[in-house]
Amino acid sequence: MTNLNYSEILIRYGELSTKGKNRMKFVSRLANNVREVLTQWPMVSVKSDRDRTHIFLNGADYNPLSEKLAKVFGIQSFSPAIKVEKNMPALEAAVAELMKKIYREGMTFKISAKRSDHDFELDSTALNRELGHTVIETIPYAKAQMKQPDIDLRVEIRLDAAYLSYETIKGAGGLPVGTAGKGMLMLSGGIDSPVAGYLALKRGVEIEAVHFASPPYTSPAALQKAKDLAKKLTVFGGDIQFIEVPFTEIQEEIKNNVPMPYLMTVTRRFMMRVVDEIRARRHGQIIINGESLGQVASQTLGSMVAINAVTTTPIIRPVVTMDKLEIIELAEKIDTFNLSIQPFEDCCTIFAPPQPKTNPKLDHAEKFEARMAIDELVARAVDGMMINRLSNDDRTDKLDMDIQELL
Ligand SMILES: Nc1ncnc2c1ncn2[C@@H]1O[C@H](COP(=O)(O)OP(=O)(O)OP(=O)(O)O)[C@@H](O)[C@H]1O
Repeated sequence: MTNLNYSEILIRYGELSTKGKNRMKFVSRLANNVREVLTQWPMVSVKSDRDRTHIFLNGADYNPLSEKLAKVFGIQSFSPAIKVEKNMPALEAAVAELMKKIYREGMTFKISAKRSDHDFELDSTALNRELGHTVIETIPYAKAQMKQPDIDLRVEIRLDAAYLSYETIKGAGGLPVGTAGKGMLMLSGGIDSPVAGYLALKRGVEIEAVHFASPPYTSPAALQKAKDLAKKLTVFGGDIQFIEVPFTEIQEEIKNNVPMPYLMTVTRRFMMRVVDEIRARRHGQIIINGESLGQVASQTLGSMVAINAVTTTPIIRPVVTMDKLEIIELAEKIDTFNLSIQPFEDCCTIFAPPQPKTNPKLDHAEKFEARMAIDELVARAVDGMMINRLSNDDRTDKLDMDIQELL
């Protein structure tokens, strides 16, 4: 990557350009997400209008910042630009300097000038001609080519200054996180649920990650792993609320009241009830989980029917038809795989019977559950939830650690 002194980045929107009158809502949500993803550079400022968003770097280092930006959903492409004084000598010098840095033998080029300041001394045609000459004077063997040149050097004359850019970097696509509403992601420590969360984020769903922990059967390390996984997802659209739910009491009750083959089904049904209640309290619209059809006993169609029966809330299962290998490929791409395969106990597996029912009967599950105070158990779990806002800013972690050390 060439090291250039970039002063701003121009962002082009993706699918949201088709969204009619909701457009400004989309635009401001994207700007907000970009700000949250870039908080480790406090000097950066973000400004949006209907057609473009500008990131002003104010001295921030472009390369690491652009790597983060490339992951944010809702961006079609972006281009870094160099700010230049608005006069011909300054522009010519900047074009010459830039071309010397980026030109490689055999490349073709084109100047694409645009003038929004109509008082500037040259119009865009004259600018194309003059700056084209500058390039040939600097690199005599450079060949101009109008169609698909190797270097398309864009020159924009705005009111405040002139801007040069030549790179277009592909964005992550998708929709800005939050523009499609809010869902509760059931996040275990496994491989599948972080991938499910990623796919929901891609379509613009803001997620809150709900994790069930059953101390002392599950360890603080297992909880931390789920938190770390949720944090990994903050790079796609900003901060995520992580909700830890105490699940020990419910699991012990289930263990005492439900025969082995139904432990898993009833456990899942309780999880679903609790998540649904949390969703209602926090104004979410849907539930998202990492179920994939036929992978394990809890994920046969029969099991899904029995588990799903506790709620009419839509349950989105983004990885439901994916093969394990396809899910793993995505997990590797989003950098959650290595964390997911760390061997920590999950609250479901520690109480899991060796042979759960693959085709549980709904009326059996309901009969066993009738032995328990369902509503009270659910209410206590929900009341005990702990909410933490996770940010992708590495410095926040550091602060947390410092505070831990002080305690
Ligand atoms: N401790 C937990 N907290 C929150 N959600 C959970 C928990 N355990 C399981 N889930 C949810 O239930 C789904 C199915 O879990 P299960 O353990 O059967 O499947 P899995 O294929 O191993 O999924 P994962 O790889 O996400 O753990 C998970 O994808 C997740 O959405």
